[in-house]
Amino acid sequence: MSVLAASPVPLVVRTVEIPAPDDLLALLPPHGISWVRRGQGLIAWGESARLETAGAQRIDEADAWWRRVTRHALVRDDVRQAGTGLVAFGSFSFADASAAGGSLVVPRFVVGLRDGRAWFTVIDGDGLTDLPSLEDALGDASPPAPLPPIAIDEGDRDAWATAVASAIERIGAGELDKVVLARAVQATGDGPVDVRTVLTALAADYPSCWAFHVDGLVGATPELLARVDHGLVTSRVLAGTIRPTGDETADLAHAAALARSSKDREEHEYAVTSVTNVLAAHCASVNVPDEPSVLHLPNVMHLATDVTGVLSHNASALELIRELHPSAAVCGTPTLAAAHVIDELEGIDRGRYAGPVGWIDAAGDGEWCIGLRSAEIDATDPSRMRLFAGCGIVAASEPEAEWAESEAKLEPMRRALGAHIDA
Ligand SMILES: C=C(O[C@@H]1C=C(C(=O)O)C=C[C@H]1O)C(=O)O
Repeated sequence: MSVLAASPVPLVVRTVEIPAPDDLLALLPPHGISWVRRGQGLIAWGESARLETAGAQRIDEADAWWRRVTRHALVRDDVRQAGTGLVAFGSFSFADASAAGGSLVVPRFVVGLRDGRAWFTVIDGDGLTDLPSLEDALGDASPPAPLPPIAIDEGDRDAWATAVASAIERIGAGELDKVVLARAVQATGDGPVDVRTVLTALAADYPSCWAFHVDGLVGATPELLARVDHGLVTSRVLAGTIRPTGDETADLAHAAALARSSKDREEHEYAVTSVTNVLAAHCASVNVPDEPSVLHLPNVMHLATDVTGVLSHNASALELIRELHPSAAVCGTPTLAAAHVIDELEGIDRGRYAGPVGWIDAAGDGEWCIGLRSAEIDATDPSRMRLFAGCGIVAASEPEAEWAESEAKLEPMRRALGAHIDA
């Protein structure tokens, strides 16, 4: 069942060009929305409209709602590129049955920066009479607060080993080929956690990832589910992981070994196939590189494939993610069997971890990632959050190695929360 917000009121939208800010993220007011990569992207705050949704149709409902909102909006846009004019930010639960559901939020104010060009958008539900200045819209927000001491659980190693061993057994029995198992750890601060402080750390440590905060889900994800930009679609598939040692020569040798590893290649191919099949149905042609590349991040190296295509009938970013989710990078192969094994073995509600998170504009362009390397902030207590990490399990997986991999994937959030990690 889904809960639709009151039917959308016509929104009045104005986008103007502004001087490029030195530091986009530094403008973010408390609790603001963030979508920042390599210093560029969108930040937003306030709320002009919202959809809350849940269930198997959650992304379809968001798509239908967004079409209604955009059809009725009055937009004056001086900049006219992806992310200007009317935009909404959203995040959706991984599982159809999760109580976390999903939401689309139309903010009141947006600042965007792309290729040196910056803009300010104001979205108003009550008719826009005067355009406020950016300074007035920002108000005098307090600077980001230092983090309180935060205790982070270690997690249950035995429970993990048992779950991974059962998954390997079921793969061996022919029930499925791959399943992604995840675990959650609880973080509890002595006081509220200022999400801006966390985002600043994530953006500094992981500049090539998307430092995001949408409706209480915060993280730095490397995985692009779909970017739609003027008829072009791009998806970056990641699957197959090892941990760097810090020794550059050794790491290059490890990266080469990762690219040759049959276990990692198998895991990767399942994920690439699941994304390519969906995009092929919407594109005249899809380009898939023959060989994956290796994406180097400070905490992990991943096999990566950028799948690209030219859309043949203008599918919107929401239409595409509805079909792309859940890809084999976060669920498994075959999808239904893997979802079933996840339900049985994981013992957690993933909430919006590993679900789609991103933004869409009125033209249907947008950028949606998979909500990885992330934490869900407790809606009733901002000093508490759950951190998540998962690993693709195939026949050749080993529970100990998968534990180490999940630890590496928890590292970005642990470090951003002030934990000191031994290399
Ligand atoms: C599930 C996660 O990551 C996914 C799983 C990967 C793997 O198993 O190798 C790699 C990248 C992601 O697609 C996570 O970070 O929690």
